[in-house]
Amino acid sequence: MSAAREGAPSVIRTAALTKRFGRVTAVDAVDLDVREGDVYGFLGANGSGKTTTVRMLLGLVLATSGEMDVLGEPMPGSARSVLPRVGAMVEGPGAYPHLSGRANLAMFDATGPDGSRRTRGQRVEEALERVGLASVDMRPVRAYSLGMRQRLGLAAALLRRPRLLVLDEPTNGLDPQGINEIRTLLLELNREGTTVFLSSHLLGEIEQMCTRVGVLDGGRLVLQDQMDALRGPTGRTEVHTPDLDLARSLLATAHVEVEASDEASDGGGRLLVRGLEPADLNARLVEGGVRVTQLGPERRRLEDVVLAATTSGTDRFGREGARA
Ligand SMILES: Nc1ncnc2c1ncn2[C@@H]1O[C@H](COP(=O)(O)OP(=O)(O)OP(=O)(O)O)[C@@H](O)[C@H]1O
Repeated sequence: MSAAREGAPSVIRTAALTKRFGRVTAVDAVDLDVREGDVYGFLGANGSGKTTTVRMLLGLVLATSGEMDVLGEPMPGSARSVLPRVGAMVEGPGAYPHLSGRANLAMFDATGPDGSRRTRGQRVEEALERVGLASVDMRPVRAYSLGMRQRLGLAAALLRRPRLLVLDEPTNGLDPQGINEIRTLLLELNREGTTVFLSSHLLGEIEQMCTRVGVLDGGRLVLQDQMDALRGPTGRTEVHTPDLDLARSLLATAHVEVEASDEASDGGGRLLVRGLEPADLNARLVEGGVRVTQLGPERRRLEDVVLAATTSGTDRFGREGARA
């Protein structure tokens, strides 16, 4: 495994973190390593132990054994100083249904340890603005769609400008537009310096957003690495072209291995070539009259890497396209 971001301070670190419920070991000797600046994707099929891990990190459930530091301090011992700097959304946002989103946030803010009353209105306003709820806020929360409730939960998590956001399945139940909005917002917050730890059972979601990945399988952390390392090059060059047959015949020599398909994302054909340097390959194709729309190193797919690491395979992971 390649190292986490060299030199970046640790934000979450666990050692042999374990949780048993009776005879069920929900989380089994997990060593998480999340560094400042990461968008860390905590991936696992339903029931693999993600929620239990997140709840332990936030001091909501006691570990059976093991150790953990959050923002450099031991948890749950330092919960009073750590939790005000962590924004969390776990198991669906809870809110008072008869109150507006603004009133809910103001109440939530008032329960926090160090939010001054004088600046509360401004904090609430900024958080609502951030998640795109400022204009609809006269409605009581019971009239909110699931997406709006999810965004309100995120607004609550943002109230104190946390250094770390811990989110359990933050896009669950959202439509594609809502999913996009949440993703864009999380990436924006990360660019501004917030470390993001999110759990998901969606491979595609993690692949699109995250810089680092941990994979949980039956309570065990079976994989943890930087996304770049996991999605390393395969050694083949990927070419997209509308002239698939011509390209194939040009490359039909003994030393070149070619796999062709007519399924390129841009509508043409796709070639995977081993045995020629990319520059030589490009020159040979262009000289032969082949139009090249894309050429670059083929990368491993996260799905294949996860499949190889988990006993359950990837069938139990959700795919976004398959959701309602
Ligand atoms: N309070 C509890 N009592 C007994 N067993 C529990 C409890 N909470 C979780 N479990 C068990 O621990 C295992 C892990 O559950 P957990 O909810 O952490 O998984 P998950 O990956 O978050 O799944 P999901 O995405 O479905 O919430 C499951 O077998 C679950 O049945």
